[in-house]
Amino acid sequence: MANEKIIELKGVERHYVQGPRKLTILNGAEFSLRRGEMVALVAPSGAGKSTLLHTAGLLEKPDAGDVILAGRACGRLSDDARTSIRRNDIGFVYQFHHLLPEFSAIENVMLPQLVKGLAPAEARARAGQLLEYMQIGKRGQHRPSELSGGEQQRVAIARAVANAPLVLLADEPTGNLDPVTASYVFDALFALVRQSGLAALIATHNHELAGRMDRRVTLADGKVVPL
Ligand SMILES: Nc1ncnc2c1ncn2[C@@H]1O[C@H](COP(=O)(O)OP(=O)(O)OP(=O)(O)O)[C@@H](O)[C@H]1O
Repeated sequence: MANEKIIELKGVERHYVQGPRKLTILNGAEFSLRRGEMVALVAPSGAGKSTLLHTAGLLEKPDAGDVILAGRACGRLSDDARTSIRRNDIGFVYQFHHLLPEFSAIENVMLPQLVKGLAPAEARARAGQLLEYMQIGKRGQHRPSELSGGEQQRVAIARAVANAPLVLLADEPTGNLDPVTASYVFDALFALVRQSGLAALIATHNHELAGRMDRRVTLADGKVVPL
């Protein structure tokens, strides 16, 4: 279904306790993302972008409310259940690549597939295709330390979609790159998302990149609102 809601946040609350103070970061946040939709999350530092992405990505549990993934309530499940869903259905890209330094680029993209139980030959073939798609097919045998910042992020993006997740969540994926490199990496990310029909929520401070997505949202008083 083209219009299917892939991910929904319903009444999500997140609070942090800092000494005697209780910080409310998400306060009844409502949000939904449909199949094939690419949405930018643009908000000032400290507004709660990472908190929202981590909660949507089942890395953190909401204090109230729930996260619905393809119709299934997942936010309040046990840590083990959320980890297993995350592994198969959610792709995450961070500002810093978090690639495993002792493995080559192609091995980094194979790993999530091997953990899922794919045969090594299949995992290698898919990883090779994804690296080609990200325009770094020739760099597959290199370790992360032998790649440029832009190349490292391309590998991290390929790894995030290696298991064909339902949704891609990205936290400032090009925030660590110079503007020109950021734009090229984003072109590749954009093409990959469009080609695969993935739903994507991407936090960025870059208004030009945000302007290329289907819609933009921000955080105000702990709620997700259109920008
Ligand atoms: N584990 C935690 N314990 C206490 N406070 C936290 C914790 N995690 C985040 N915060 C606070 O919650 C607020 C929102 O943090 P968050 O990282 O979600 O913001 P952000 O919009 O992603 O910021 P940035 O753009 O700087 O990454 C901040 O004030 C932060 O200090």
